Amino acid sequence: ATITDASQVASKTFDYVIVGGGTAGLVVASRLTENPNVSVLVLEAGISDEGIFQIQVPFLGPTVLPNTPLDWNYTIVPQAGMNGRTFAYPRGKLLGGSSSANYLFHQYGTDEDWNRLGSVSGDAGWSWSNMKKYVQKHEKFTPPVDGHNTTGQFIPKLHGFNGLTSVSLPGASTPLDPRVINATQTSSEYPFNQDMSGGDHSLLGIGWLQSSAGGGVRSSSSTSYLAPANSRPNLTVLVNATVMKLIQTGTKNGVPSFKSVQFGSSPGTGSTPGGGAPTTVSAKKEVILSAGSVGTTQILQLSGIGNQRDLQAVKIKTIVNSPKVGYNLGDHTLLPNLYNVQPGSSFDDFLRDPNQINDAVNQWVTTKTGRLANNVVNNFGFARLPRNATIFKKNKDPAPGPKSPHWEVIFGNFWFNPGIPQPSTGDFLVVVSVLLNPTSRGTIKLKSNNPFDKPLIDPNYLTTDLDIFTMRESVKSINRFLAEPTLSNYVVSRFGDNFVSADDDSSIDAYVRSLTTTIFHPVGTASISSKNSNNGVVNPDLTVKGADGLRVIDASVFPFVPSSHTQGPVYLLAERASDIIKAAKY
Ligand SMILES: Cc1cc2nc3c(=O)[nH]c(=O)nc-3n(C[C@H](O)[C@H](O)[C@H](O)COP(=O)(O)OP(=O)(O)OC[C@H]3O[C@@H](n4cnc5c(N)ncnc54)[C@H](O)[C@@H]3O)c2cc1C
Repeated sequence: ATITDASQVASKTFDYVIVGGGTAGLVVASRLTENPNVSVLVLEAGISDEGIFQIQVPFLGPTVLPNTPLDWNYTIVPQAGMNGRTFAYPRGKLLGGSSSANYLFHQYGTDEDWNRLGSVSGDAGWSWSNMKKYVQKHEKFTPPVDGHNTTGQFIPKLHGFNGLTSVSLPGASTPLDPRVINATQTSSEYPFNQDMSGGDHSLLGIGWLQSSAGGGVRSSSSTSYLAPANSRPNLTVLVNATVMKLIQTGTKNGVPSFKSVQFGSSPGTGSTPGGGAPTTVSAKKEVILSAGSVGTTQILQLSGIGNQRDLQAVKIKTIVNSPKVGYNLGDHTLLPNLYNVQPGSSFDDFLRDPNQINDAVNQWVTTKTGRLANNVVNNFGFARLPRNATIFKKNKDPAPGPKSPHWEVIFGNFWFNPGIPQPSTGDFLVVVSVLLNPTSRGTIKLKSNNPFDKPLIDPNYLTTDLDIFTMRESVKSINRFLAEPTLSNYVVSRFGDNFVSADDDSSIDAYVRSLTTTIFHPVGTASISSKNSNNGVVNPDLTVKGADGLRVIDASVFPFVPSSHTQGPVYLLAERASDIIKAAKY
């Protein structure tokens, strides 16, 4: 059951204590408690997701974060590659974690992403030939809410129909859809792609978005994995519980064991800010860190597991000197390229009109159909730099293989520019470009040894020639695509001074650096590396190097950002990790 009172678990021991009831954490909790003889406690800092309207309605996805009570409200340090700008770095803080608060794009990365993980880790079990079976276990492909004929919009054999998380094609069409899809018939750079889920089917080209929603409602790890498991007597989920650190509980085979967890009530939920006296719980078998790329990194460091120099700087005694904790932070960037389009041809007036929005809300409440039952966009796609691009004379191709994309394009027929409100007039097209295989790497470090202080997050975006080159080429490529016949008579002009004047390489670079932010896919700060390598934080079975009784299962273990949106890869990772734990001997 989900409980809010820490005294119900204080000083108790469970087989497994999972830190973080987010995307990965709830998959693992659900799978481990399939065995009635195994007891699991989940500690989640945020609140329950139950009954929160905004997170259930797919169209409202982009409004859940940032800067709401459901967000960790992080801000990144000023970015040298972005004119010294700083901006919000949202992370879901509620059951389901970021899967309860994200934009619902659902895909699995490419087979080449997984095969690279298999080879970097030295564990072929991470390769696509083994991982693909987890799509069937995870996914429940569901008809769209408008009941339209989906033939030709996806490839059934790539999907699971009996898994737990609902995934569906768009359930409300937009006037932009035929323009984009028809443009793929004439574009040589962006051919039509019949299925955008990835794996061994190429992501290149443009096709129909698949969203983590079913019946017009968001499907998160909470609604899909926790809900069917939450009545099990062997599963306890405590919310409002911020884990402060892990406690060493002795040693095994000469390495320190970390089987106790100290937590306080989350700020704002207890009688004392930050929670009063901390509570301790213990695990018989393992503690599993699933607090996400930021939370897991922070907890490792607070527990004395990290880079000795960094820990010394904040007066934390090093128990395991693990130099790569908090390093290798990789993320995808988001550039909202905005265009003025023909008057009356966008959703901007809908978004400005409270009466139309009220009608849409009523329709969603009564029938779970209509605009709000759908994601905010219907079409997106992926592209690569040409093999002979000049940048490859001095730089290695950063993609995991020749079929994997370098950037993504996302089409929305409305104003979208995170942090900048919609203008009071005008009709807009946004084509977001996303850098997929960044070579810039950043860090997450503690600001102090206070667990309630926000860490210093430095993604170090756009600091390599390759990254800025790729973003620049993505902008040029989008402009070329918009010149295709079905779009050229729709797009009136570029929007924004920097974009209007972005006509040569240096002005495009200036434009990119002035407007790019994040698409929220941080990974890599607790990377997997092979068993005997020190160039990582966890072993191929996700146990923490140099520690006993501790595993990390979340996005932080991916050494490279997958070439797609990241929730699908996290779900598959957590499914396999659950199998690894089930097979472990203690
Ligand atoms: C705004 C936004 C939009 C996104 N859009 C998409 C999208 O459309 N498609 C897609 O595929 N991906 C998207 N992503 C990314 C995707 O959601 C994440 O990569 C994925 O959900 C990460 O899963 P995780 O398990 O690593 O972490 P999370 O799901 O973030 O889970 C971490 C959990 O740990 C909890 N926690 C953290 N610290 C502590 C602590 N000290 N004590 C207790 N609990 C703690 C958190 O509250 C959270 O519940 C988006 C992310 C965001 C933030």
